[in-house]
Amino acid sequence: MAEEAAERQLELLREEREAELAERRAWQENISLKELQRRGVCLLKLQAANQRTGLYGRLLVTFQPRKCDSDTELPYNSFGPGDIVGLYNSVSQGDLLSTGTVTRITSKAVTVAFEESRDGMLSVDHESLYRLLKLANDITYNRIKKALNALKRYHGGPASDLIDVLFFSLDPSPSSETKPLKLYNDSLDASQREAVSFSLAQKELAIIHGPPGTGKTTTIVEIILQAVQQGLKVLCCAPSNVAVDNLVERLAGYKARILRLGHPARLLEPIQQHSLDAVLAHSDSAQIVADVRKDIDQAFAKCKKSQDKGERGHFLSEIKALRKELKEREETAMTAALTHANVVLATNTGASSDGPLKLLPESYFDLVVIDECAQALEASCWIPLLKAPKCILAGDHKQLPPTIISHKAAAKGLSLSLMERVIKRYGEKVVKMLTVQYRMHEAIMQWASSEMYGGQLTAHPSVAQHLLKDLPGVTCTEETTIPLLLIDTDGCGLLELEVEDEQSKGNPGEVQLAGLHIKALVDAGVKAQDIAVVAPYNLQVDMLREHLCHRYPELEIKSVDGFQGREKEAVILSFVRSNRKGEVGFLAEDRRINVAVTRARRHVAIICDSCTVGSQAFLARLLEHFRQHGQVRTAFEYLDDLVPENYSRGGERQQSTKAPAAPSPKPQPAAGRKPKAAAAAKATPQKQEARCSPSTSRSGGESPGTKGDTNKFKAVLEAFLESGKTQLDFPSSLSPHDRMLVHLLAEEHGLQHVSTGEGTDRYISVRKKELGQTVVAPPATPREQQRPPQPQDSSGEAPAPAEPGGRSEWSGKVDLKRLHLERVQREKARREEMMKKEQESSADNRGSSSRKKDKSECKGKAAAKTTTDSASEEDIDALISAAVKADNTCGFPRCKASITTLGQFCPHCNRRFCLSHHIPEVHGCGDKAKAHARQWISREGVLYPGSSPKEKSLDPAKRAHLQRRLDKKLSDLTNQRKSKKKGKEK
Ligand SMILES: Nc1ncnc2c1ncn2[C@@H]1O[C@H](COP(=O)(O)OP(=O)(O)OP(=O)(O)O)[C@@H](O)[C@H]1O
Ligand SMILES: [Zn+2]
Ligand SMILES: [Zn+2]
Repeated sequence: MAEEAAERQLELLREEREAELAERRAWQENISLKELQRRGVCLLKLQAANQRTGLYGRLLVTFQPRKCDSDTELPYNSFGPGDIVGLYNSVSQGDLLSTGTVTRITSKAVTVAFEESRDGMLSVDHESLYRLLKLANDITYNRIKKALNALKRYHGGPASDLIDVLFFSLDPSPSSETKPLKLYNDSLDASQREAVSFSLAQKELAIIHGPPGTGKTTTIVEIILQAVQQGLKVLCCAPSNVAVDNLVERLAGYKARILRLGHPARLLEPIQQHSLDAVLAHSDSAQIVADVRKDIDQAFAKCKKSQDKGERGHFLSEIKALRKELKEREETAMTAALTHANVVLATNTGASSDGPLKLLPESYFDLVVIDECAQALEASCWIPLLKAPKCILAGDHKQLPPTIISHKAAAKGLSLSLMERVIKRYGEKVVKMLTVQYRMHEAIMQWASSEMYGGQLTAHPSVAQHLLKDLPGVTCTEETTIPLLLIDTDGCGLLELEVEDEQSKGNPGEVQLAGLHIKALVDAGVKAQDIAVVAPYNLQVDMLREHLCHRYPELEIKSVDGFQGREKEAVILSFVRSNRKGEVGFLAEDRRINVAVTRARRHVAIICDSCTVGSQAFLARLLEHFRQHGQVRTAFEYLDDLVPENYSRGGERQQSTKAPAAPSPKPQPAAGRKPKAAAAAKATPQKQEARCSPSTSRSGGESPGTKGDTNKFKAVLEAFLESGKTQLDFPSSLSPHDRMLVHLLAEEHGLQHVSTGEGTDRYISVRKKELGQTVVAPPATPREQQRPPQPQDSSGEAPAPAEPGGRSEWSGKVDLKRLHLERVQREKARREEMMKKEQESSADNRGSSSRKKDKSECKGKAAAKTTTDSASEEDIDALISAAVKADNTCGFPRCKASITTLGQFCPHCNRRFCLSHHIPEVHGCGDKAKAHARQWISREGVLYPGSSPKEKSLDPAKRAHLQRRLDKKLSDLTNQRKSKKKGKEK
């Protein structure tokens, strides 16, 4: 039995290994180093800051980002202790200099232990730049392989019966009688106590099923303490360093004699002091060992300096001898440390017999405990399992299984954990489930309990009703008083990005919404460090980081998979997927969703497109739970500048603007949001027609014959613009497609446009915007500059843009993706501009230029241009033409687009911009515009698309008139200067 199983595991493992290697090869061949760094598997431009000799005579080198780089922090990366990395010269594509193991990683430095290289010498100097690349981990693979081979041949060792039980050729023995226990932790609840006594009473096998927050670790710690109390030697493992450290930390609190093998991931003192390194450092032989190491370092240094080949040979053999001595002394000290401990802790692979454990006799341990067993490869569990007659497995197989690269191997069973496999066979007989959870508000727990845990969970009274508002310093707002919030983007056009070749997905609209919700929480006093943003896709995680990290450095942003095992007071989930096909990808894994939701203690906000996401039954039930027990908001309530749904392409969703999807018990909205919410509700009445069937054909939209309509509506709107009227209502008889056209045309003409009314009575109102928003000239010229480069839409889902030249202006095609991208860019642009301003003002302060700082700081650009030009030529004409040019180009930094015919004036900064940059958010006036809009909304109770609604204080017609006069004056001035110049030339 065991042989067959081991053989099969080996085969799957080989397949997995091949997939892993193939992936790495693909990375190295097709992906730039920069991209690798972005993916977190490569660190570029590192300097060696420090090197010394470590345990086993290995060379320890600490690398830091290049000193001259302003950023002294390492970029985001997935390096962790125990990872195998390759060292390369930074400049060349270069050969591998050496491979090593990461021993330590902080935000600023990474330390790598290099094994003795072939010639006994790896020279790392302090001037050169290096790069580290994560390599496929041979060591892990080899250790697992070794354990499986040992399992295949296992005969007569301590684990014989256990192996038979785990492969079902022997039934688990009946429990032994035990006397009542005296608990170390007497606050254990009934289910925990039961698990403890059950585990101790079992002969070969016990499983503790610990759903999220049920005190699994607490229970394991008690079991281990009891076992030690009974005189047993315990080997305690987990698949990850983090999980092992967690146990170390908890056990350390009880003064148990523990020893941690391998490299702790965390640098906390209570953990470090139990690491083998630290224990050895405090042992009697430490001084001698240190001396030997010093000798090695010295010999190394001499060897490096020496030119003479013979002399170098001499040093090398000296090093060799010293290393041998070091090894012997270390092994003696290690054996002493190991036998002194009652509990030895390591990762599964760290428990390998090629590590320190080889120093112990075969039957040394009485009990093996494996935590997070449901997340471990079964094969890796066999490394520790072969070392004892009894095991206790703990974990939750309703959370994510180990990550497997090869889909084939996963499908053939590699992702099935030992824990799950055994539970399937033995069931109740070997399992105890913990049922009281100490993390989540009842409303959060309820869904997970009924979907994943047979409805057996209860919330401990200390958490059952806890909310964000109960945290110190947090005020009562709408957001802090609800445990569940669903922010629904359905119909808002916030589609996922389609990145070719990328299986990862991103959704910029959801990034923005997350930012807004975080702001609401932080404004209410929730600490950023108590909030996590979690997304199922790495691309989205990257985008979230880019958008949010600088504003909230303490905010944690992680993938679902990366956040397993963790918790936060507030968790914001961005589900990303929003497409018409109803594709949910990664979200289709129930266990992933379970993990995502159950990380939260007091508040979960899900940001998603309920239409796409709800196409899957499991997810639909989750959303339903939120609707019933939480609050639902439409994304419209958040984004002032959201494209109205009527923009949706292909006429598929156009009239389906939609308000909160279900009548939910809505607490009084918070002051800041209320008007908008009300407005949204007004502008988007409740309407639940057949709005989202992903399979609906994409008809309509751009049928021929559109052009006539376009011109008709255009004429109507232009007449309206010329007129003194402030509002124009279109008849409700317009077809959906016509409505879309009107929306588009109105937008292009700088008009506000809102749909009002119910069902067949629905109609569009168009209003003139405030003065500043008036389009200076009807946009009649080609609008290339208005469109940033468009990502090619290979799927053909979005209507392709017409050829730039022959494009009829308002063909009814709106590129939603472009709008998303723009939204993301706005933030970036604003930052850039701020930086630029800062630079400029500091230049001013230094007095390096004679120019005076322009009063309307926004004119800085014109001023800059003027000065540079005047500095090079003294010609007054050049000065004038520069000024004219500056006047005629967009006020956005570095944008050279002309605004003489096409341009818009921003009332917030008094600058004029090209059509790409006129939106306040794009050029950095977003906040002002929002504040303005909010003020307006709170007065009027109406939401206008676009962030600057019309101003009522001045008659709009009058304003428009004023604006036109102002513009005319400006262009007159320009022309005067032009003709003056021309005159002079003649
Ligand atoms: N019997 C108990 N009484 C009070 N609090 C408890 C009890 N058991 C566990 N807790 C608390 O619940 C929280 C989670 O406990 P623990 O870390 O043991 O959970 P876990 O199940 O291992 O977590 P995870 O879900 O991440 O695996 C801790 O804050 C712990 O103090
Ligand atoms: Zn502005
Ligand atoms: Zn511009």
